[in-house]
Formats: sequence, structure tokens, C-alpha cells
Amino acid sequence: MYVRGTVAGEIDVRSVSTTYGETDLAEVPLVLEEVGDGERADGVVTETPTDAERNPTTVTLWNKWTESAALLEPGMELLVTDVGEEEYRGETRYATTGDSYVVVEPTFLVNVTSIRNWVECPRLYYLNKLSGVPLNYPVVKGTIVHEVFGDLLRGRDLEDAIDARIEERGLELGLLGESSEAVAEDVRENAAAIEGWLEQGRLTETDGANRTTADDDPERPFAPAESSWRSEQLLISETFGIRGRADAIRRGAPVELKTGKNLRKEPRFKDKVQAACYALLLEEHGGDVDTGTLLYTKNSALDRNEETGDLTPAKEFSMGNGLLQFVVRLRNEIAAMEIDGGVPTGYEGDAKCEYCFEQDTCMVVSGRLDQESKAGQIGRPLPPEEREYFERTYRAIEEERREVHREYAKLWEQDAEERADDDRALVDLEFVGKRPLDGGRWELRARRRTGATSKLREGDLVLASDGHPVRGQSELARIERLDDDAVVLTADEAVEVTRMDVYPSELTTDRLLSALHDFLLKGDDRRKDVLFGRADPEFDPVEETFVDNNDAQNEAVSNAVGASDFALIHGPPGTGKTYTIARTVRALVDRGERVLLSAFTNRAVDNALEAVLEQLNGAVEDDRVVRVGSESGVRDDMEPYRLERAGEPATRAAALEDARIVAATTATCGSRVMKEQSFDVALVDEAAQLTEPGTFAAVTLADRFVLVGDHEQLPPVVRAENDLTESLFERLVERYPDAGVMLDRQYRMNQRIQAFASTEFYDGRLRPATPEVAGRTLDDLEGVSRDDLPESIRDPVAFVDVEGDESRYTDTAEAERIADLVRAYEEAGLDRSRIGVIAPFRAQVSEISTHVPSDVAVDTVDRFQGSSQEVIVVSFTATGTLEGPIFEDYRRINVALTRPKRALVLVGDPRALKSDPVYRRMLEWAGR
Ligand SMILES: Nc1ncnc2c1ncn2[C@@H]1O[C@H](COP(=O)(O)OP(=O)(O)OP(=O)(O)O)[C@@H](O)[C@H]1O
Repeated sequence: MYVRGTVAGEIDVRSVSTTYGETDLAEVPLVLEEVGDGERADGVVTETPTDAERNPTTVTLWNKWTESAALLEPGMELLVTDVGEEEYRGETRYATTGDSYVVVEPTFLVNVTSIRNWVECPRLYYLNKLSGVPLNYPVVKGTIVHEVFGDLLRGRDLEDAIDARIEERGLELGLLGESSEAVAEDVRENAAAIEGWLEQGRLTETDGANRTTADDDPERPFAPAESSWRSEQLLISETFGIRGRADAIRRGAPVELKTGKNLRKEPRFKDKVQAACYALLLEEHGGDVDTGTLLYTKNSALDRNEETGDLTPAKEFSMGNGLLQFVVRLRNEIAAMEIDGGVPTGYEGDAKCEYCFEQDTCMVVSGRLDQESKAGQIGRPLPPEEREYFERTYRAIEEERREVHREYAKLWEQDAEERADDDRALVDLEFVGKRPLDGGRWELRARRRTGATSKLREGDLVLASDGHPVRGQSELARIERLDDDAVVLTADEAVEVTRMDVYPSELTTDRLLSALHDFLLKGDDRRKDVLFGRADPEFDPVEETFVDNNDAQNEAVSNAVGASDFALIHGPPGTGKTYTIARTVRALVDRGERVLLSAFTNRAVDNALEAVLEQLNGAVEDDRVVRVGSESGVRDDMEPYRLERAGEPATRAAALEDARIVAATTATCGSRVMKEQSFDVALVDEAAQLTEPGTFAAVTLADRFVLVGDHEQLPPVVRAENDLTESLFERLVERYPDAGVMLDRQYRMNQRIQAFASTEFYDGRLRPATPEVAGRTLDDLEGVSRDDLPESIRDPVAFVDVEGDESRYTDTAEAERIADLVRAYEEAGLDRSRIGVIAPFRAQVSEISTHVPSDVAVDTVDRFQGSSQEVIVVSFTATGTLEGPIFEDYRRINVALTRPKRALVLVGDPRALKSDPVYRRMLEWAGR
């Protein structure tokens, strides 16, 4: 039986005398939220406590669990498993038993590697989190050895595996100056230990009683995993709040691979802790784990004559309850500290700083941020405003991380239908078949039974499961193809997929944190002076004329070219941002500069790159323009420029290093490979949609930077409401108006359409670039005549009055009217694919989609940003008295109203809209 609830008061820990001697105990007042029978993950009867039970109940934590009790603060969540229940003065109380686990903040998912770092030294955990994993040879080699290990477990030939894995990492190895042969030799030495161990296992293995699903397959080539091995597995524990990827599982027990050496009989303690984490995770999934194995691959490469000690690579140890409980207490320390927003000092553990490889780094970070630290501090602290900025931004990024953790919790808190309704899963799949691939991986195919929508896209990593992403058979898989009726996935194991869930990733938060670290702790002083307002940005005068028909664009290019620090280009809708970017890149390249071209989305990167290539018109050799990104991220026509990572190391590295122009999303700029690159100038599009640290990821790679964006359109996308919602672009535009140029001539909208946005959002400064633009209407399109349209929508801006119904997020009457409008345009000769429909809520998007043909694009504003259409219809879905702006933020309405070129139709209930001043003005304009 378990209890779960919220801590309702202070806790004191005291000692009592029992028949067993002195023991510690802590009495925790807990407002119960759940009391359940059996194991949590079984999904068995969970009682919701009655009101009477909502008064705090006392839960007594005994012995070592008092260490976790000491971490608790009122308001924290607590879970205690295997509790004993007792009646005390008519009250039910609970207490830990010998089998209990006490879990602090169970929804905070701690990574297994974090626990391993933490046991080594809590401060090391913090430092690793800040700086991320750098590109260095031991890390890349370690990854290759792990991959080869997985391959061997899946039955691949050793030499094939080594060659293939080295080839795949050609780019990284090349950047590190390594040759394939040398790396192969190195990996082979490590792999000898793996092979030997597998061989030994094969001999002792029984007749395959424990076959895994994958091994049952007659199609499958011979694999060493004849009975009960399986390679890398992603494990998530909803009870312990731990997740991680075990290197391998053998007879249900974890096997961890270490590329170092260990000459003692016993595994290293931190390695045992890591294996114990996986044991806990496996137990939650129904296993009963009593051993763990550590495989020290370097041992087999050592020379017996030179080394003394235990040279056997594989070291087994028995996994007792004491260790498992210890591991949960470590995990609790991390969760409690993170919830509290604390920073570890190193005093929490008993590691010796003088033996630590990270001692210097630790002292520098402590010194610069003026943090208390066991290692001590060196250097001068950063100015107070920078430290304040660091702390504020660090906290905000950690809040984002909490939100990612909440996404994980939804994997088990929401049922399949709720996940599907939230667009977070496809739950209607029918497993069709599997096919073995080279390297022992699998291709999995499933049929979709309904046309349900989801956030899932080709190229995404997903949790593919046979029914439940955490409790069932579940694998991390990649979506290779996603059509309306079929899905093709690739995965390490052949799970019989019936459901796919969004895989919540912390990668973005990790990268934001290291971008903050790199900017503030390693960054250039002059840049920080400017960004913190201690110095003004400087510009060299540039005489050249770059654009002869648009003054603002010309000034923007001149500014960007002459900037010593940074320049800003403010581009309202359709004002030629992309064109100006391309012209700027051309000018910079002509001056011999190496340029990074970046943007928030792949789409914008490809658009900008396309325009740049057009501008260059062969001025730079094609192979010196490189697009860094994944195959699924890069648009097909830019594929020829995409940097291939696999191949001969020196060639791959040269392809990147010799490039004059490198194009990549800001997220990719935070990758290990890109972080090693440096540029003269970074040009970042969609900068108003980026958080400050998100912008740093790109700009810290360059000496100077140019940000392009529009802070009157969509703000940064963040999960938590905090400081990250303001972009660096917006902050700089406000602080240094002279460093920016606003492009004020738009090449998109009929004059009547642009009028409202111009007055409401751009101080009336936005104008049509030419008389042609100002006067464009549907009549200009071949075969279309406005005379054939109903009178009410002949004007370029029209309003269609539909009385709102009572439902909050959908409006069927509006959806039906929109279908009528689409038909009317078609009858007037317009192709339906030139009509876009924008609605504020996903529910209304679905509603409209059921009424209009599928070649009409219907979506939320966010999906329309950056694009345009001949005709745009906006469904306001507003009823009653409006509570706040319907599109959440006025910037969204700006985006919606500035998508059309020739016609805009607003559909809604004017009585509701009138209650908001901005919408009232919009109605006046539309009715003019
Ligand atoms: N100086 C110019 N002279 C002539 N045409 C131009 C000029 N600048 C931009 N254009 C044209 O205007 C159109 C819009 O330009 P562009 O695609 O660069 O706009 P944008 O600001 O990037 O649009 P969005 O708001 O969608 O990001 C394009 O067809 C482009 O060729």
C-alpha cells in the first residue's frame, strides 16, 4: 500500500529509544491525495481520499528515511511506498516499513547520470548541467564503444559494427583531428572486452527460456541474445521519479559499460549507484533484480605484465535493498534542491577536491558567480547585474525543465484518449509488421485507423509502445514516415506498436543553460558591456549602396555591414526581411567574412538560404555553403547543401570548416559540433521568437551579430510564464533604438488590408512598397472575378457577422459560414488552395477542418507565422463578454491580419468583439 500527498507543515527529526536501540524518526504531516493498494504502476485501485482525510495525516519516516524528511518543505509532494497502516486514537496513521521507499517530489524526473554525478560530487552535477558535454575524443570514443556494444548485442558482426559506427561519426572525429584507423584500433581494444564477456555469457546461458519478443523472430539473423539480452533501453519510473537509458539488460539485470579501467575486484561505487538506478527502474517494470554488472572495457586492453590487480573486465555485484534505498535518497536530494532553486556547494558530499579533474573549473565558476564552494573560488566575480541576470535566467530555464517533467508525468497521468485529444499521442494504430534492418535495428509498420491529428512529425523521436508508453513494452523510435493512413518507424527492438507518444526532451533546456553559461562565463567582455548597457554599440560608416529602390532596406544592410557589435533589423510583415538578409550576407561575404545564417525554425533557415543562394548567384562555390541539420529538418531543395556527417573524418571536417556560409537553426547552433565553430558574423532571423539564451546559442559563435525579427509578431515559445518570454531582439530594440532600422515598405498586402496593422502596431509607418502592391485585388488573378463574389465580401477587407454560440472553444455556426465562403470564392474562380483559415483554438481548427475540403489550409496563428496567402479567413470563435484577447496576445492578431495579399474576411460575433478596445477598432476598420 502507498500514500501520496502534500507536506502540510514543518517536520522535526528526533531520536527515540526502541527495543532495537536508538532510532531516528520524522513525523510528516501530509495532506493525502492518493492512497493506493499494491504497486502504483499496476494501476490497481486508487482511492481518492475523502474530505475528512484531507486534514493532514501523520506519516512516520523511520531511520535513514529521516535524511529525506530533512529535505522536505511545506508544499512539497511526497510519496511513500509499502507503508504500514495503524490506528492511533481513532485516527489512521502511516509509517515506513522495511520495504518502503520515500520519494520527494516524484514528478521531478531525475536522470540516472545526474544521480551518478551527484554521488561523485553534487557540485559536479551542477557544473555538468551548466556547461554541457563538450566535443572531445574520450566522449566520442565512449559513444562509439557504446554503439558497438549495442550492435553486438543485436547480432551484428564486430568489424562491421566498428566500421559503420566510426563512419557515422566521421564529422566529429574529423573535427577532433582523428583518423578512422586510429579510432578503429582504439575501439577494437575496448570491444574485445565486450566480445569476451558476451562469449562467456553465451556459454553459461540456458536454452533461451527468457526469450525477448525480438529474439522470437524466425526472420532474425543469429544474435548472441539467444535468450535474455537486450540492448539499450529507455526506462522511466513514475514511482521513483527517475529516468535513464540502461546500456543493456541481461537476464533482467542491468549491465553498464564503462570505457575506463578498474583494477579492483569491486565496481566503483558511483558505477554501482548507476546500475542500482536501473535496477529500481526494472523492478518497477515487474523485474526482480538482485545483481548488477559493470563492464570496464579498458581492462582487456591492459598489459598483464605492467598492471597489477584484477584485470577481468566484467564485475558483478549483488544488489541489496540498502543500496536501492540509498539511491532513492540521493535522488531525493537532487529533487529537493532543484525544487528549492538551490545550488550545491560540494559540502553535501565527501569527495576530495584535490583529486577532482574539475577542480579548476569549479573554482572559476564559483569565483565568477561568487558561489560558496568546497573547492574555493578564484578570479574576480562578475559584476552584480550579470550575476543577477544569471540567477534569474537560470531559474527561468529550470522552470522550463519542470514543465518538461510535467510533460513526462502526463504520460501516466492522462489516459490514452486524453493524450490523443491533447495531440500528444496517436493511439489508434494497428501493428502491421516488422522488418530487420542492417545493424540489428528494426523497421516497424503500423496502420492508422483514424485521421487524428497530433504534434508528431517525420523525423521526431517518439515513445512507441504496445499500449502504454511507460507501463507497457515501450521503445524510443524514430518516425521515418507519417501519412494519413500509415506510420513507419525505426527502433532497436521490435515492439508491436499500437500507440506513439510525444517524447518530452530536455535537450532544449540543456542547451539554453549551456548557452547562458557560455555567454556569461566564457563570453566576450566587450559584448557583455554592450548588452548590459555599460557601453553603446558602435558602427563604422559604410558608403556603398546595397539596395537602390528601398531606403530602409539599404540602411539596414549598411548598418549590419558596419556594425562593430551588433545591428537590428525590424521587419514588419512582407517588408522584405528575407531579401534584406540575403543582401546583407552577400555584402559580408564580399568583404571576406565567414557568416553564420541562423533562425528559430528550419523553414526560415531554408528560406533565407534560398534567398542567399539567389543573391550570391555563384559568387561563392556551392560546396562552401553548408546547411547543418537533419535530413527530415532540411527542405528537399536545400538537401544538396546539407552537411553529411558520415564519411571520412578529414573530408567531413573540411566540408564544415572551409564553408564560408553555414546555415543552421539556433537549436543546432547549441550542438557539440557547431559549438566548435567560429564566425565573423551571425545573422539570426525570427529573432523576436527566440528567448535570450536561445539567441546566445547562435551569437556566441560569432564576433558580431545581426538580429532580424518583429517583436510585434509572435513572442518566444516557452512553456512556463517567466522572463524568457522577452526576446533579446525586443530588449535591444527598446534599449538601443538607433542600432535598429525598421523596414517600412511592405510588398504583400493591398493597402486596405495593411491599414489596421500599420496604425495599431507600427505607428502608421508601414506603407505599401509600390502602387501595384497597394492596389492588388483578386481581380488580378487569372480566372478570378470579384463581380462573381457576393457583395458582402467584394471589398479586400470584409466582416461576416455570425452570432456566437455558447461553447467556449468551438463555434459550429462560424465553421459552416466559413465553408460557405470557401465555396463562394471557388465559384468566383479562385483555387481553394489559395485560401487560408486561421482560428484561435485547436478545437475550432478541427471543427472547421470537418466542414471545408482538405486542400484549404486551416490552422492556428502559430502555424501561419512567416507565410502568406491570397485570401485569409479568420474565425474569432468569440462569445459573450470576452475575457482577455481571444488570440491570447494582440501580437497574434497582428500575425493573423497580415497574412493575406488580396482579401481578408473576419468571421465572428461583433457583440462579443466590441467589448475589447483593440477588436472594437478592428471592427470599425473592417466595416469602413
Ligand atoms: N527591395 C526590393 N525590391 C523589390 N522587391 C522586393 C524588395 N524587397 C523585397 N521584395 C519582394 O517582396 C516580397 C517579400 O519579401 P520577403 O520574402 O523578403 O519578405 P519577408 O519580410 O521576409 O516576409 P515575411 O514577413 O513573410 O517574413 C518578395 O517577393 C521579394 O522579392
